Amino acid sequence: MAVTDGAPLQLSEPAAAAAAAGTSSGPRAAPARRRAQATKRKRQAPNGAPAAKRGNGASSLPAKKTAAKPAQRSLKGKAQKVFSRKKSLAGASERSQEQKPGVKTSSLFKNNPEIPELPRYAQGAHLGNEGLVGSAFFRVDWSSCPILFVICRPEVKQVQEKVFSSDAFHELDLHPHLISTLNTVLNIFHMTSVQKQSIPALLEGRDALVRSQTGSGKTLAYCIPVVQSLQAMKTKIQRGDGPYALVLVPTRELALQSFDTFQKLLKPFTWIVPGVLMGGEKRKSEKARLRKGINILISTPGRLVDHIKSTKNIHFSRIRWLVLDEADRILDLGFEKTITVILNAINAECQERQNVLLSATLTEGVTRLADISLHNPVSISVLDEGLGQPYLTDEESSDDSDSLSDDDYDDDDDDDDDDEELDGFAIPEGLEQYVVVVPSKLRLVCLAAFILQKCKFETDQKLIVFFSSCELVEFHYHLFFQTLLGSAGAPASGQLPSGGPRLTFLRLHGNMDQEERTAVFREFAQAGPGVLFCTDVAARGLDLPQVTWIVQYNAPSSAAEYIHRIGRTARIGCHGSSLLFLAPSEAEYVSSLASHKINTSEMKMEDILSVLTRDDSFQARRGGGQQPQAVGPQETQERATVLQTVFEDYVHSCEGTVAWAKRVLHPGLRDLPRSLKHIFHIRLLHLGHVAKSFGLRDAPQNLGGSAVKKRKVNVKRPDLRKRAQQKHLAEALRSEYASGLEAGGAKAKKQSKQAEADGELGEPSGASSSSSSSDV
Ligand SMILES: Nc1ncnc2c1ncn2[C@@H]1O[C@H](COP(=O)(O)OP(=O)(O)OP(=O)(O)O)[C@@H](O)[C@H]1O
Repeated sequence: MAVTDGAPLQLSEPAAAAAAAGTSSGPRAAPARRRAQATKRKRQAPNGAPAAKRGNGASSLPAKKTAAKPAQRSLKGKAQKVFSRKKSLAGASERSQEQKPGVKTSSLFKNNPEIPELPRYAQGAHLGNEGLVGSAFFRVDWSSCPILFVICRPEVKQVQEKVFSSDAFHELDLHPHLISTLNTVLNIFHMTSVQKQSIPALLEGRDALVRSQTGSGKTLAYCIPVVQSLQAMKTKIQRGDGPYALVLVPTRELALQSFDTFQKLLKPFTWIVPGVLMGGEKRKSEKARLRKGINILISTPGRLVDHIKSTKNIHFSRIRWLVLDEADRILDLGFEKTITVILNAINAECQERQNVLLSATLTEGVTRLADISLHNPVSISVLDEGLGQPYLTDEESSDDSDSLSDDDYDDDDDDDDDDEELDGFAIPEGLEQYVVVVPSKLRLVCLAAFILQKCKFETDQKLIVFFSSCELVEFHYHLFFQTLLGSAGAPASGQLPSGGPRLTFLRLHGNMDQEERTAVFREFAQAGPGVLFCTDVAARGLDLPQVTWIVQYNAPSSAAEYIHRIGRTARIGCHGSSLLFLAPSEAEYVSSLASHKINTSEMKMEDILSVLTRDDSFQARRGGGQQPQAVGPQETQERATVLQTVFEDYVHSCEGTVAWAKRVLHPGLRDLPRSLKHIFHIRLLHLGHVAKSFGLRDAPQNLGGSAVKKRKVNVKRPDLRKRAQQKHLAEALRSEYASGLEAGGAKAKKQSKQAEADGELGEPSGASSSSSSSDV
C-alpha cells in the first residue's frame, strides 16, 4: 500500500502552545473580529468541501430531525477557528491567549484504567508503524476499573466459504442476451457458490431457502432466474399486466440496490418494467407508476401494505415470483404482521408461484416464515459442512428483540443469550478483524488518528464507521468534518501528491430524509477514498464497493449485527479489515465474540496514535521554540493532547455545541443484550472520561459525577431504581429507534401511527414491532 506524506495542518500557535502546556484558548477568548470573520465565512464551505445540502458531506446542517437548531447554527463556519491558515487569525487568537488564561486540557494519559491483556490468540496485529510499547504508557488506576475479570474462551477458527465457483454463466441455460448483459454490463463471468446452487434450482421451478455469507452474490442468485423466467413467458408480458414478481426487502437502500440490479439485467428485455415502492417517496407518484404498470415490484414491507390498503391499482393476480430478501432483518425490524398481511393479499389472488427466502441467519422466526411462505423448498447453504444446523432449536433461538421490559435492566437477570443465531454463519476469508482497547478519554483522538492514518497516509482507503444512534452519527460527523477536514480533506497543501488521497466525509442514518439518504448511498458507492459515518441503517445487505475498513466505534448490539456490519467489506472475494473499539471495561466482549467463532486480533492503541507523530499539524509548540521536541511515546502523547484540545476548543466554542455534546452522551443506555450487561454498562465507565470523548471538559452535571453512586442509591431504594430502569428503557428504545432501523416502544408506535396517517410506511412499523413474533 502506498504511503504518502501527510499535509501539515496549521494549528493556530496558541492552540498548539496551549496544548503543549496542557491548556487551550477558550471560546470566550476569541476576539470579536475573529468571530466576525468566522461568521463571514459561515456560508463558505471549507476547502474542498461543497456547500450543498448533501453530497460529500459538506453540509453544515445536521439531518432534518436529528440535531437541535442552536447546535446546527453554531457549527457553521467554526472549523477554521482552530485550523486557521490565516496569520492574522492566529495572531488574534494568540493575543486573546495572552489576555485571558486558557482553559486547561486535563491530561489524557493519566488516571486511565489499565488496558487488560487480551488472550494470546487475539493478539499480534499492528499497523506497521514502529511501535510504541504500551507497557509503560498508562498508570494503573484500579479505582476507575472496578471489575476484574478473567478472559477464558475456546480457541476458534474463522469460518471460511469459497465465494467463487469455476462455473461460468454461459454454462447455464440462460437467454444469450442475459448472459451477454452479465458479461458486458456487470462484468461478471463466473458464478459465485451461492449462485451456482441457487440459479439451477430456481430455474427448475423449485422454491428455495437460501443462506450464505455477506457479499456472496445473493441478489443475482434470485434476480437472474426471475428475469430468465419472465422474458421466456410464452405470452409476452405487457407493462399494464402489473406485477409478475414481488421482491420484499427490509430497507429503502436495499430496495434501490435490488432495483438497480434488475434494471441492468432487463436492458435487453425492455418490455419488462421494474419499479420500486418505499417509504419516504411520494405516494402519489408511486400510485401513478402502479397505474401505468410495474412487472417486477420491489418494495419495503410497510409501504407495500400501505398501497394494498389504499391503492386501487395494485393487484397480485399474475404473481409468479415472491422473493423475501434479508428475511432475518425483515423480522428483526418487526415486520412479521406486515408480511402476513402481504402473504394473505397475494394468496387471495394467486396460489401458483415460486417463492424464495434469503437470509443470512436462520432464527426460529425465519423458520416459521419459511414454513408459511415456501412450498417444499430446496435448502441452499454454501457454508462449510459441519458448521452447525441450518435451523435453530427453540432453546437456541430466543427471539426477544421486541419484548424489552424493566427486567432488561435488572442486574441479576442474566439468563438470556444475546446472539443465538450465529452457528454456521460465515465470515469472508479475506476479512481481517481487529479490536482496539481504548480508555474512554482517548477514544475520540484514537478514532481521529485512525481515520488520519488511513485517509491521509495511505491511498485508496474507504472507511465505514458505525455508531449506535443517529445523534452520535450527526455529532461525530460534524465534529470531524469541522475539525479534521482542514487537514485531510482539503489537501491544497503541497505535501499531498496531486491526485492523492482526498478525504470525503459522509453520513447515513434513518433520520435523514429519503432524498438525502439515496444521494449519500449512491455517492459513497461510487466515491473513491472517504469515510461514511452511519448507524446500522447501513449494516445489512448494502453493497458498497471497495470498502477497505469497517470501524465499529460503538459495539454492535449482537454478534449477528457485528457480522453484518463487517460484511460491508471483503465482499465477493476481496480483502478488507474491521476494527472494533472497546473500553478497557468492555474487553471481555472479545471473548463473547470468540464464543461465536468470531476471532479478532488486537491492534494497539499506541500504534494508532503514533500516526500523529507523522503529522506536524499536531506538533506541540513550546514558548519561544527553545525547548527540544519530545520524542517517542511522549511526543505521541503531546500530539494527542493537541488534537484533543482542537476537539474541546471546537465543542466549547459555543453553548450550542456543548449542549449537543451533552445530549448525545448516553453511554451504556443502548439496547444491549441482557447477557452482555456485565460488559456494557454505564456503571463501568467513568463519566468524566467519557465526556472527553465528546470533546467536553467535564462530565455533564445532570448525568451525575458517578454512575456508581447512583446505582448504590438505587439498590437501597427499589422504587427509585425501578424509575431509573424505566428511564433507561425509554432512552434505549429511543436510541435504537433513532438508528432509523429498530422499531419498538412508545415512540416507535407513535411514529408508526403518524406514518400510517401520512401513508409513509416504508420504514419499520412500530405497531408491527410490538406485535408478538409468534403471530406468524
Ligand atoms: N458472480 C459474480 N461475480 C462477480 N461479482 C459478483 C457476482 N455476483 C455478484 N457480484 C457482485 O458482488 C457484490 C455483492 O453481491 P450482493 O450484494 O448480491 O451480495 P449479498 O450476498 O446479497 O450480500 P449481503 O448478504 O451483504 O446482502 C455486488 O457488487 C455484485 O455485483
